Amino acid sequence: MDLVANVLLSAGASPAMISCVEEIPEFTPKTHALYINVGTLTADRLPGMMMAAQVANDCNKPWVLDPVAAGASGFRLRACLDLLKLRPTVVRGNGSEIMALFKGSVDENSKGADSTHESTDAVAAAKSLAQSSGSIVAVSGAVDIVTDGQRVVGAKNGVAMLQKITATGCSVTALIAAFVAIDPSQPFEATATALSVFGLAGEIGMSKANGPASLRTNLIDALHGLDRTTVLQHANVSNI
Ligand SMILES: Nc1ncnc2c1ncn2[C@@H]1O[C@H](COP(=O)(O)OP(=O)(O)O)[C@@H](O)[C@H]1O
Ligand SMILES: Cc1ncsc1CCOP(=O)(O)O
Ligand SMILES: [Mg+2]
Repeated sequence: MDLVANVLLSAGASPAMISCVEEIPEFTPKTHALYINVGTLTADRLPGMMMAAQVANDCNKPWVLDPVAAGASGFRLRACLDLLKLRPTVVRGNGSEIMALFKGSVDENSKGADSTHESTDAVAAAKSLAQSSGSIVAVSGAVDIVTDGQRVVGAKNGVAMLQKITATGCSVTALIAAFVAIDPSQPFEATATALSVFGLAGEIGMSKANGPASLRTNLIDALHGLDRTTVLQHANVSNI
């Protein structure tokens, strides 16, 4: 939660971490986008997640799902599939998470939140999931894949060391929510741009880092310092 909130703040967004059902119906309509992350899922928290997605749909707010470790257990997979039925605007996961959602089965080789698949292993799964769910589906990895079920683009910014920092995936999904909030009519483009911008911040942060801890700090500073010229010069998104 700390990194997610600070990534959003450094990018100019305003995060609010809310999980109790008593305030979700009142607060969700005040947001520009809802972000549901199942990382620390519990049976007590699931009703609030489902309610928030329903309220976002009812008041026509975009919402984004991060199906953290979707293939790790039956409970978690069912929760993610139930949330998927509420038609998120965007789903962003790593290769293993998107494969688990596509297959609809627990991954016996699951490493929890970490992926045992490359993003490129999940292109067909992502396209099919996008077609069946109506969501934009993004698969993170060395090349971030984004598809609406028809178009497929790759965002090629980023550094491998981002994988060594917990919540970088959660954070890029939050940034996707922030970018979709800016222009809900173009979620495909917003998703690809957010992934590219986050990866570019990782590249800039890495140039001054000595390891994952300093990259984590430099990443936040790099996002805060990014300007339009740098993004336009270094963003690397192309058709696949
Ligand atoms: N091998 C890699 N090279 C460059 N960037 C990467 C690589 N692997 C992951 N990333 C980037 O790290 C961030 C987190 O992605 P990932 O580790 O796949 O998500 P998760 O933490 O949900 O498993 C994303 O911005 C992604 O683009
Ligand atoms: C390790 C872990 N376990 C439950 S949530 C979480 C963080 C996962 O974050 P990310 O998917 O961004 O690596
Ligand atoms: Mg993740």
